[in-house]
Amino acid sequence: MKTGGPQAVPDVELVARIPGSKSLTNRALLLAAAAPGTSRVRAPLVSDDTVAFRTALNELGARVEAAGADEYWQVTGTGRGPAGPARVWCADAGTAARFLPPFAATGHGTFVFDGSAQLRARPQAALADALARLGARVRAHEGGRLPLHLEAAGLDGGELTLDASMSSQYVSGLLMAAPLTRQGLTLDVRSLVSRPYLDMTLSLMRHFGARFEVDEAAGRIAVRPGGYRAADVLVEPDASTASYVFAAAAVTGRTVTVPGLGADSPQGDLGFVRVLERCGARVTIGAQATTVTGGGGLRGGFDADMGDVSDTFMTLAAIAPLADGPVTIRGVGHARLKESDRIAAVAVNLRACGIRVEEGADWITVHPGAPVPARIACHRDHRIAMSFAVLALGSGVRLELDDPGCVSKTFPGFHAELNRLFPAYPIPASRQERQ
Ligand SMILES: O=C(O)C1=C[C@@H](OP(=O)(O)O)[C@@H](O)[C@H](O)C1
Ligand SMILES: C=C(OP(=O)(O)O)C(=O)O
Repeated sequence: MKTGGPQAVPDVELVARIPGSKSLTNRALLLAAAAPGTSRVRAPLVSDDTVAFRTALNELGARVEAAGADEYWQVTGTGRGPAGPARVWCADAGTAARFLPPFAATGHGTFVFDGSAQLRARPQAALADALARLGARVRAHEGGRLPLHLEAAGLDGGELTLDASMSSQYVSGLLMAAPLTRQGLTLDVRSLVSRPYLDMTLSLMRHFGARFEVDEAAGRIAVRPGGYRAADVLVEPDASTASYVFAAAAVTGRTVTVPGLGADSPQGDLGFVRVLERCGARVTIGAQATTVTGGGGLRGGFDADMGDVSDTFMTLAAIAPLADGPVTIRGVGHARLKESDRIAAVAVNLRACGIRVEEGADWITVHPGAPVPARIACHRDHRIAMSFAVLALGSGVRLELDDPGCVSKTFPGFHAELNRLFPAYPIPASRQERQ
């Protein structure tokens, strides 16, 4: 892609159309499937990850039907764990691989969970062990990896200590299954990463009628048995996805507003805008919308711990060469275990652009520099593609994504929307982008 680079333009506010949150959509779908009766998930994200999740729930006995042009998805839940046998395809979705097996374990029968080669490579030993300790018969590859075979006869529940240093999704999956256990489940959570996602889980569980107590100091969550009740959920725009248009505002000196993402958002990744503030952008988080205004260049020369907002660290790292000093991002070791080894993927691609980068187990430092044209290896990672698209826009340099279509994991229309907001960004020639 070749872009026109930053231009002197009047500061007309750009209003971005950001699709719904993946994390809210897939949690709401699961809880609705576990509740008896009819729930509605309004304004759901329609992308590879949520369509895979919806299809998987249909396999597991819930009925999920789209209404209109996906204005809402209607879910008819069963009020209990699923009945096997069932084979469940999780595609590339970590949320499916980590949320659905605990739910299935509260049901009866045999279940096989599998996914793409990319998902098969992702670890989930702590989750597989937890299910086995709770009494399910589990057979998985080393590290709890897919394919995972489960023989379920309901779960009694009880007490469990869980290592959440690799992913918070194990905790979320077990918590969402907990009200369906016979005695309830108390989790002692150790070394938790991505904390805001746990809060999102608890807030949605409460919305669907679950009862639990949280002992913050002890890291203990006690969930009572009793199941869920049906509820409606309005899904707000995805804050991780919004990071790309906010970063685009910062590098072009424009103003971008995302309606529907406000101060009450349960999405931790909205915190990314606070990092942009450190780069010199002006940020307003209102009740109903968030606005970022760039201008005066990007400031660097700081360290940021992005452990809680790790899906957005690549957004910052990719634009960091345009800053006036080095930027160090810390606390993101778990980002090596996602769709790609994201620290390595960012480092290799920035070096291909001629940028100096240092990295360690859980950190990366990016030095200022003028990027040169390069081919970006996306590793089928939607966030690598979207992050480097913003660098291309901000630098005006030709960066060719090797797989522009991989954005469909969470935002099938990404390139078109970035082009609509910033016509200097050319839509990559691709047979792969699915609108
Ligand atoms: O629970 C969730 O919806 C998610 C949790 C995070 O994963 P980890 O807990 O593995 O960091 C995040 O990266 C992912 O995109 C979505
Ligand atoms: C890590 C991600 O996805 P997941 O773990 O849900 O597959 C992501 O969307 O950045």
